[in-house]
Amino acid sequence: MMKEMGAVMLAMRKCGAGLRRCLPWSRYILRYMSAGMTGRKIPAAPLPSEEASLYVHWPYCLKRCSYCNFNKYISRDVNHAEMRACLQLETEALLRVSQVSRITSVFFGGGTPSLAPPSTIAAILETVARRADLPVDAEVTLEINPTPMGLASLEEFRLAGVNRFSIGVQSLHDEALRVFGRDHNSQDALHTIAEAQRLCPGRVSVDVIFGRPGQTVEFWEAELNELLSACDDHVSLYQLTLERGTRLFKQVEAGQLTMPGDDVTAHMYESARRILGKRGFLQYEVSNFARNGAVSSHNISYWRAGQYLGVGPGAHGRFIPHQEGAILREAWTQTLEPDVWMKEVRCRGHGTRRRIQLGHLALLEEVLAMGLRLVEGVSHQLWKEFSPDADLQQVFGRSTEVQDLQKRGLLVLDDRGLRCSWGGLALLDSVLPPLLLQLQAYHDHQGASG
Ligand SMILES: C[S@@+](CC[C@H](N)C(=O)[O-])C[C@H]1O[C@@H](n2cnc3c(N)ncnc32)[C@H](O)[C@@H]1O
Ligand SMILES: C[S@@+](CC[C@H](N)C(=O)[O-])C[C@H]1O[C@@H](n2cnc3c(N)ncnc32)[C@H](O)[C@@H]1O
Ligand code: SF4
Repeated sequence: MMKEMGAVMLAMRKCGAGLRRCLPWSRYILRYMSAGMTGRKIPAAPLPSEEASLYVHWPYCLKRCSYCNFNKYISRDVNHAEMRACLQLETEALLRVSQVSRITSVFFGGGTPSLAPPSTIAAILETVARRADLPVDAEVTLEINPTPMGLASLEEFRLAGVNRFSIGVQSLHDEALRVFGRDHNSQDALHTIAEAQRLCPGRVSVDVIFGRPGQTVEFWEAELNELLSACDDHVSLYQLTLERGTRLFKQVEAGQLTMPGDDVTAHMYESARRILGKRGFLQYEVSNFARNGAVSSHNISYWRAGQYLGVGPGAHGRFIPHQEGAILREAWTQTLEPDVWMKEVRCRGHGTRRRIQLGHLALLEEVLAMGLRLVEGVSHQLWKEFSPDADLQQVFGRSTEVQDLQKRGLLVLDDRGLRCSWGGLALLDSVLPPLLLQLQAYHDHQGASG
């Protein structure tokens, strides 16, 4: 037990104390997944297993951005035919092993999936539609790097079946884009947004990074206002994370660049939330804002702990491998390196590098950690799906730490469920650890007395 608690605390410290609020979800869950995987193997609540979302990873980029440590490779001679065949084969294999019969959304991420030939995107979607039910109105997102080349292919991607574009704008300031090592400028970004909006009105998202070296609050506010005048109905705000091993990390270590302090980034986040609210964008998750109901159903399914299949190098998934007779959900991670991954797919249909069975506690930890990122939090109904025997009130209601968070106005536990307040969402990294500890304590106590 102590070992487990120690692991959770360590993972939380790795998440960064205080205000590490805008970590892209995948990193958050990866860090978080390093802990708490050792819960007792109590069968999980029966889950609707026939449905899942699908993530497809395109691992190649044209160049390396200075801040990025996602799974990406710079390669001039991508074997497109082989990549396409392997992505199709792995999609089929994961659909088979999970026995998922309906795909509710598809997300092509990367790397730079806008470098993939549109015919590859179409082929993967055809594979999905052949092997499962893919509703005609299912959200199909493609991440686009706003280069002139990305812009030129938008229409073909639309024809291939994409109906939502997520554009990596990152900044509208050319000097910042240069420091980031991006292969686009602010004009390219504005043109790409306009064209994407023409093709998918109301279904275009932009990613922006704040907390950059040298950025002031005033400067950030002006940049965000300019972006909001140009963008569509969805915005993702990510606080710059300094990743070990990146060029940016080395530049900061060498004193060539200085990151803004926590108080400054906290201020930037709060002012962004205020500005977005004034412009009609409702926050629905720590980093995500939408107007006119343009929330991303794919991302929401992650935060509501839905099942998902992860196809492609380094992709991860969460599903029950029913074909093997399993009854517990598993976390699958595909092999990172594309050439090795392709060989594995050719050999055995999928390139799965790691499989971890999620015990009851581990699953509930995910439900909590992901769900509290949403403004709606974890509803009673959602919790009950995963924890039919102990409701939110039983697990959290009597904890003095949880009561203290409520008194401080950071957390709400009421007839809707458990969620962060407006202030609590900005402090999620310090709100979550006591809740995870309470969940573990409750789980251990039930184990000891049961
Ligand atoms: C992995 S990228 C893939 C999308 C696409 N290649 C691009 O760069 O536009 C997805 C998003 O993660 C965010 N991101 C990547 N590295 C980050 C970092 N170190 N800190 C904060 N956000 C980061 C960026 O906003 C980026 O748009
Ligand atoms: C940071 S999010 C950006 C989403 C975007 N803001 C939107 O609203 O559509 C997307 C990135 O997360 C990562 N990602 C998402 N789902 C993943 C999965 N199942 N496996 C691996 N990486 C994933 C990919 O690197 C992808 O480029
Ligand atoms: S931020 Fe996007 S384009 Fe840049 S290296 Fe990472 S994945 Fe590639």
